[in-house]
Amino acid sequence: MANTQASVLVNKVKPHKDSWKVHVKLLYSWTQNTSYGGETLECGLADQTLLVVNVVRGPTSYEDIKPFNGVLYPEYKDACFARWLLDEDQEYIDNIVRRSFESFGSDLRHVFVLILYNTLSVPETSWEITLQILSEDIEHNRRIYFNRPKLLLSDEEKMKFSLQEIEKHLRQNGTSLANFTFMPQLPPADDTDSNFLILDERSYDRQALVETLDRGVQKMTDEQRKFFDEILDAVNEERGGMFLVYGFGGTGKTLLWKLISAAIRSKGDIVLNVASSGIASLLLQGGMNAHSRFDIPLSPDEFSSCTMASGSDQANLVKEASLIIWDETPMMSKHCFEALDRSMYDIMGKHRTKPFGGKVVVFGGDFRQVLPVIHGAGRAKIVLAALNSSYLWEHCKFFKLTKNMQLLSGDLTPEEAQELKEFSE
Ligand SMILES: Nc1ncnc2c1ncn2[C@@H]1O[C@H](COP(=O)(O)OP(=O)(O)OP(=O)(O)O)[C@@H](O)[C@H]1O
Repeated sequence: MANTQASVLVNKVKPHKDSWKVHVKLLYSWTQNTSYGGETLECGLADQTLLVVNVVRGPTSYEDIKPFNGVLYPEYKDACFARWLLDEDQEYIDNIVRRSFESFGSDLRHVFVLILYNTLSVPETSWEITLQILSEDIEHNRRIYFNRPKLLLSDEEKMKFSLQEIEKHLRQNGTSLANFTFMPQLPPADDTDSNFLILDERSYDRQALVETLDRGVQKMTDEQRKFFDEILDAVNEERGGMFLVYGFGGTGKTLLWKLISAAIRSKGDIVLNVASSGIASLLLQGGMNAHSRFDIPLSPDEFSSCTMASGSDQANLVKEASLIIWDETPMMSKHCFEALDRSMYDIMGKHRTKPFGGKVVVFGGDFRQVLPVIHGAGRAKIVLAALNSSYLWEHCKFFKLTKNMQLLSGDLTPEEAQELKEFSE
């Protein structure tokens, strides 16, 4: 019976040749510490089967190796470490940790590559344990390389760039990570890695954003919360869509932009905050004038497109963005939105049936404030130039904010509140 169970284990671990290293180590340790009829054992398949059974009694899968001394280890490799069956790897890990006090990350990665060749029993575990040390200088190096002193990298990005460095060392020695199949592999080459615009948009302090979000979500009104959830759902489900958040001054549109942006940016994704005027864009974190951000022509007509070229850094940034928030939209000519819509078809290369190439775009503003300014135009011409006269309008979903949060803040005297109420309504 025991032999049958053991052969199940051997069959399960056999598919990858490196798996044998673990099991050979199990054998080695067992034969060192325990006599087996006083004989030195050869590691033939039958013996391995027998010996694995003796180190961990009656195993039928990796799961059976995980419990040890009353602790259930998450990975069989952790259990092997706990049993001191992989103590050699621990020595190498300790060595890297010791060196980290006096060596740069680049030197440590070089050491890691040297021991990766033949010495490590379970390279991926040693990699996981030492990753933080091996990638310690990655952010600093990229800040210097890109001349971006405030660049922040996520843990995944640090890992990706560390793997790239490891790959460089390996290639210099005529091999590649692809030959170490148990190690994490390099993600496919990505031209966003060197796009400054994307790097900048991903460099927000995510912890600070999470705190902002936690505080803000608690104080949102029901209607703000409803719009917040709907817009984030559209982003998370990649449904695309065009929304208009409409509300007079003080109803909390800017707060809504801030919290939606925080929710998306705190996950390392990109939100492009733009406004129709440079002044209005100053209220938005990372805000820019829409003309500059999308290269919209200064006097667009019904045939215009944005001048950003498909494949450029700017176009790749727009493609990579999860959401576009465009504030103070009523004051802009509909041709500006239509120009972006046409360009997005080219940039996204899909969703010809959806506006903006399937990207989620949220507009905000108050149509009772300034409408497009057209020299010498009458009322009809101005109304015809506004967003609600565009072919895009039929795709638009409306959200109306009704509560003037500024009035409810309690910071105003009754006279100030009355004056503000009359002005905003
Ligand atoms: N849910 C809320 N709880 C408490 N204060 C809020 C809330 N929503 C908004 N506020 C506050 O109300 C004030 C006005 O909000 P905000 O600037 O976001 O409005 P707005 O619609 O963007 O106005 P405007 O169109 O004039 O720019 C701000 O001080 C904001 O912090």
